[in-house]
Amino acid sequence: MSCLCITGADIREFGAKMSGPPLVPMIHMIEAAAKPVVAAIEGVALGGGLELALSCHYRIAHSKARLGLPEVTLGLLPGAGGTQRLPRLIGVPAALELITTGRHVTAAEALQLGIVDEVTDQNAVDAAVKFAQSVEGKSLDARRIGTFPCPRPPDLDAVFEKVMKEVRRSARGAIAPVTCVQAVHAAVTLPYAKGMERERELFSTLFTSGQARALQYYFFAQRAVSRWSTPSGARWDTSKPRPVRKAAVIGLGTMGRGISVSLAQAGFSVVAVETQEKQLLEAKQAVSGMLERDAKRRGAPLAHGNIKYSCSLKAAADVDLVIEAVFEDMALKKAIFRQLSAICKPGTFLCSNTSALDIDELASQTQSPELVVGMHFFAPAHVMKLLEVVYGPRSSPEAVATAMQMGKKIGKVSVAVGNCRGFVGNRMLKPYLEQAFFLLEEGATPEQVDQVLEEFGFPMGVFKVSDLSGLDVGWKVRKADGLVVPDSTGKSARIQGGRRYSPLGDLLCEQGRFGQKTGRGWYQYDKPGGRVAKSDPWLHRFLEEYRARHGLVARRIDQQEVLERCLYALINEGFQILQDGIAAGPEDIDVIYVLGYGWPRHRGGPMFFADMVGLDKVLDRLERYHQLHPDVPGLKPCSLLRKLAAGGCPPIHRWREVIQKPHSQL
Ligand SMILES: CCCCCCCCCCCCC[C@H](O)CC(=O)SCCNC(=O)CCNC(=O)[C@H](O)C(C)(C)COP(=O)(O)OP(=O)(O)OC[C@H]1O[C@@H](n2cnc3c(N)ncnc32)[C@H](O)[C@@H]1OP(=O)(O)O
Repeated sequence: MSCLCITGADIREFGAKMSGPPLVPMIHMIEAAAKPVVAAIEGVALGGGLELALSCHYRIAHSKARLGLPEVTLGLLPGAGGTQRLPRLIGVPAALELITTGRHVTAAEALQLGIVDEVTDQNAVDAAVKFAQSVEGKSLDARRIGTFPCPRPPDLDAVFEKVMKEVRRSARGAIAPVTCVQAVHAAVTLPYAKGMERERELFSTLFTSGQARALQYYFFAQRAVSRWSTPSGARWDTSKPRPVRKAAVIGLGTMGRGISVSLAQAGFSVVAVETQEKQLLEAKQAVSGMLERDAKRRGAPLAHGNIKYSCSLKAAADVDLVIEAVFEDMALKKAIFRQLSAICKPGTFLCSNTSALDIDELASQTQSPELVVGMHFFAPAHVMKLLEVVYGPRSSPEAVATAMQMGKKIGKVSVAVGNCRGFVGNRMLKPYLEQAFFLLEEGATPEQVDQVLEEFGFPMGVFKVSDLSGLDVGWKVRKADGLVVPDSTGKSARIQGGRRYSPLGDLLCEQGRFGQKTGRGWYQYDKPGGRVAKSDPWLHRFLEEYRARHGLVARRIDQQEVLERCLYALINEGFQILQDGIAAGPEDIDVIYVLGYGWPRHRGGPMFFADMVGLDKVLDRLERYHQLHPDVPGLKPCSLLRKLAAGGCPPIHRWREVIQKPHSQL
């Protein structure tokens, strides 16, 4: 008997010398053993752990155990017989689903699927001993999965064709899911030994791929961000969070509703405040609907009772933490922070869901600026996994720790970032969007730019995203910044403050084209609120007229230029953010971009991507583009990038040494 709680191969060992006995010969030995081997599974049996269990003759799982083959999420496939044994045990469709998604299953589901033979609430080892005694003397012939014929679906080709199509669509360029399908196909079409050879071959291809490196980097990055630190020396391991039981959400628009749902679902007592009675009623209905739908989907109890609704800020008097989620209007937010500071009990943390505004300016309205931090959620707030926790110069370590912990409790990945316009995510978005606009001026179309970005792996190109989130959002910000002004000839100015500026987005807004909500934006939709973007001849004519008006000659722009100008401008801002100390390390930026902005996970994140491309190459291309566009400061390589390149392009895990020691050359 063997007792298992194995998370699979030690990923840190990949690429280094691996210790311990090699797994594949070991599992063959176990399966061939003459004595019955029973696996007792407690905790988790994942990856190589489950593959080891599959080589045993019987499997007993504790009811709280979780099982799965998550290798695909690390850019791999189950490489110790998992792709050959699982379909033999539970059939091809179920095995394909588990292997291509990497989904973990509960012990109950594993029993239902036939992965385990028994589930117990008692000690799994004791149950397995008992089980072993009950099968004593029985033949093991029918228990060695490797000897089973693989069930062959009658419509084999159609099954695999359908799965492959679906997997390719959802993989968005990730190769591991597609390779997993190929490995399972080998289980059906080849004898076991040949199937194992094929599995090994495919595993080796993935193992040495850049995507596996990216996904494994990302796995650790997502865990590393919880070990936050700030330039003033506050740290995760020396800052104690304060307990929060009751929280208030101020403003019940789309974001406030999503935040309320997240808090209620996590068991917090919530006070939801919206000052207009009509909006409050609407919000109450909407939040109830969201909670009901979600409870139904998850088979979880309803969290209605946790939320109290009120029209008055005074209802927040006794809460431990407030999240303000009103319109993105500094004057309004300041007024609310002033009132909250007077209303709330001493020690209440005051947080803002602002996506770009100055946290310190808000803190300055309160009696206790050390209690103020940003909690920037991403829409839809009850779905998106990311939370930017923004510390201002006066935020206390305790306030940061409390917001970080709160994020974790509501199931978010919280990333601590410094206070600047747009924080990390939205600050990097600005040069990216700017390049997309400039490309249109120079001859590209929204379709072309979006196609390049979607082929890179983004779920949607920049113009489709802009239509989805509403062009008016950025327009309001640009107007507030004084950017939306005509030049001396009455045309929209293309230079603002000595820098190139594209008024294209403003001109569309002036035409009432706000994107999906108005049925027109960079694309056209069948009706206001329509979702399917269609190319719009009006937009193409508009671009031609615009270029003619401004004396711009359209040129052919290739895919490489589209990609490099959009992504390298964004990455360059990422280096500036690291240099400014707004993010503590590249992992913070990468997690924000993967979880908040659709950056393809199999490319690790923008900073990891820069590392993969080669910092010297990124620098070289930025220098070239900056020469061609000297009026675009976003293309001027940041000095940290120069320094890293001059220091021999150290690998990403060594960048912090350079960032933390300003004079280090490595
Ligand atoms: C040409 C070359 C050919 C090369 C041939 C090489 C031959 C190799 C032979 C093939 C054998 C293949 C074997 C197999 O098919 C491959 C695998 O098994 S890959 C691994 C699969 N397992 C996983 O993906 C599990 C990953 N882990 C998790 O999902 C979670 O960590 C968890 C187990 C569910 C626990 O979650 P939590 O409780 O929330 O805890 P954390 O996630 O915070 O983790 C705590 C801590 O542990 C670290 N950690 C977790 N799993 C691993 C791991 N598999 N390897 C290394 N480290 C792991 C995690 O990072 C945390 O540490 P921290 O980062 O915080 O320091």
